[in-house]
Amino acid sequence: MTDPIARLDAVHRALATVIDPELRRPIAELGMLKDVDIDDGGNVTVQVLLTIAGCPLRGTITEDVRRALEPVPGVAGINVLMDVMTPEQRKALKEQLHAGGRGNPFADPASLTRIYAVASGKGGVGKSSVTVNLACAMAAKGLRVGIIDADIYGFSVPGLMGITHAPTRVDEMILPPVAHGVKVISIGMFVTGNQPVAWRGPMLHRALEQFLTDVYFGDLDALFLDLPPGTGDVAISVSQLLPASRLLVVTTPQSAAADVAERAGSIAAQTGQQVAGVVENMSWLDLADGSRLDVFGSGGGRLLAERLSASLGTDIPLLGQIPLEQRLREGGDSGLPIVLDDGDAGRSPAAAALRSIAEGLSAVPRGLAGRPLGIAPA
Ligand SMILES: Nc1ncnc2c1ncn2[C@@H]1O[C@H](COP(=O)(O)OP(=O)(O)OP(=O)(O)O)[C@@H](O)[C@H]1O
Repeated sequence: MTDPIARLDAVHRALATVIDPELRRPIAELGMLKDVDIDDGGNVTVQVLLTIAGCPLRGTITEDVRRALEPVPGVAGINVLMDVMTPEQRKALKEQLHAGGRGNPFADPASLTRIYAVASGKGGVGKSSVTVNLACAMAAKGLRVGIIDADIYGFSVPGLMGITHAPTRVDEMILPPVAHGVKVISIGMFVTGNQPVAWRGPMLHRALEQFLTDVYFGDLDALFLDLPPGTGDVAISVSQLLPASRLLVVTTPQSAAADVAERAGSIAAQTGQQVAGVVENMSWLDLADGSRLDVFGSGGGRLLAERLSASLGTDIPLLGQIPLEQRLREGGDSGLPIVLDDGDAGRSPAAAALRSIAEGLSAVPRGLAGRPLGIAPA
């Protein structure tokens, strides 16, 4: 390609495909391209404006710009330079991102984001593992997904997602780290080391409120909240701050576990939330001879769904049963959820069960179904 204008045009078109890894929008739209130049020899110089000087993702952006430009005909060399936005440029960016004004965008009755608050009666039943796998399965299908790790005392989502870097702060706006296509924020990202968090109810409420107002999630198709086990303050805060959220109750097949989980699910009767359904985890162990071992008994998920249906007066489905699988635990330990890598020819029954639950939740229309419309007949 010899026409310099056509060549520069091709370069701009290629750069228009580069997405900011945190904001998930094209860097060109975000005002992050300061200057683009190409000399007679085909050497391109791109100046990128970072939101803040210490942006942890400068390497990723440089790589993405290079990858976009390499295939452009006539480009012989690529030079990516980094600069930092001025306070005015940052202000313009924040205004662009908060086009709808600041505040909790998910409480807006017009918000179309499906919000799932993942609850359990007791700890250790796999609530966080279920949350990250459902979120990743949806993101892998192309949906825009976020997770808020509201399990303040036992935050584990960053580890399960393999996130090690802190969120970027652009003044008071927090950009959540993105892993496997999912935006994630957790209280664990704001404490140093592995310190325990000993907060009281009002502080938890404030932390959650801050996550909802200050964290830039953008427009999401689905938002998952990993709640602490039990029926504590956070569950009540979630119902107040996110009235459209629906509970997903995770239990094991043990009837004693289902008893405890019923209390977590019945909180919906007091808060007016809907229950999206029950997920039974650790349902059985597949043995080498093809038989199943009911390690934790059987029937707890179905029992819980029936009891919640009776107490809430509406049909609460059992959305799926996830078997015990070593690979699921290993995926959590390595930060690569099993739905994204279920090994040999994709034969993991646990991954298949999780994908099928995610599929069911994705099929619920993203919209106003089931919500009060706030209108009265004339
Ligand atoms: N189906 C499964 N097969 C094998 N291991 C599992 C399964 N589900 C969860 N685990 C493992 O069980 C442990 C507890 O899971 P997880 O942290 O997801 O539970 P939790 O209910 O969120 O716990 P807490 O409430 O304490 O945060 C983890 O080590 C996880 O890898």
